[in-house]
Amino acid sequence: MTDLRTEIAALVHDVPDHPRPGVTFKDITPVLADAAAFARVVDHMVQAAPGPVDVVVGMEARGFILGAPVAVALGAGFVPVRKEGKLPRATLSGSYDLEYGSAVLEVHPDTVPDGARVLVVDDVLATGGTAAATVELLEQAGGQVVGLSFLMELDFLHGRSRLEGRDVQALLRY
Ligand SMILES: O=P(O)(O)OC[C@H]1O[C@H](OP(=O)(O)OP(=O)(O)O)[C@H](O)[C@@H]1O
Ligand SMILES: Nc1ncnc2[nH]cnc12
Repeated sequence: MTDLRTEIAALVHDVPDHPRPGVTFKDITPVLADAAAFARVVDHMVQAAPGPVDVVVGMEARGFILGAPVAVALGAGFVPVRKEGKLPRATLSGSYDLEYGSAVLEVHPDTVPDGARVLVVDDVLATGGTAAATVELLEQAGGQVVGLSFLMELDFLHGRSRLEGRDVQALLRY
């Protein structure tokens, strides 16, 4: 595990003042571009899953990249939570704030079976705005959120405090 953390952390690039002055952006594209590193991150999330999972939810856009392979490996379905206006049929929607802005997230509620055990997957837990809004949407849609799994957590933004009582896992913490 320590080896995995060291290997992945070495591939995450810090980009100062992106997308706004004062924000240090954690760029995961070098992790994704490295076949072995990408596979190990997905495998780690699969191994860390909290029991059986019916549906993996990923948030647009980076949550799709990690969530879809985790879903396939777990034998679960994949449900995209998308930014406003992208989903073509009836949606549930919720607005939220994040480290560098605010936005609206949407889901097709009929893609979440009643009582489904849902694992939420994303690359970064920062302020927790995206994750908290996603949990709310999924529960409104009838799902049971059994855990949230992130590639990294930015501790200084206290996102975990917005997910009190949840099973929250992060491979890397800053
Ligand atoms: O904890 P928070 O403060 O909500 O921030 C975390 C979110 O921010 C990023 O997404 P972003 O909205 O930048 O979208 P992207 O994946 O399309 O780049 C990241 O992928 C998380 O979803
Ligand atoms: N600092 C950051 N780097 C990458 N993704 C983010 N999402 C929210 N804050 C972020």
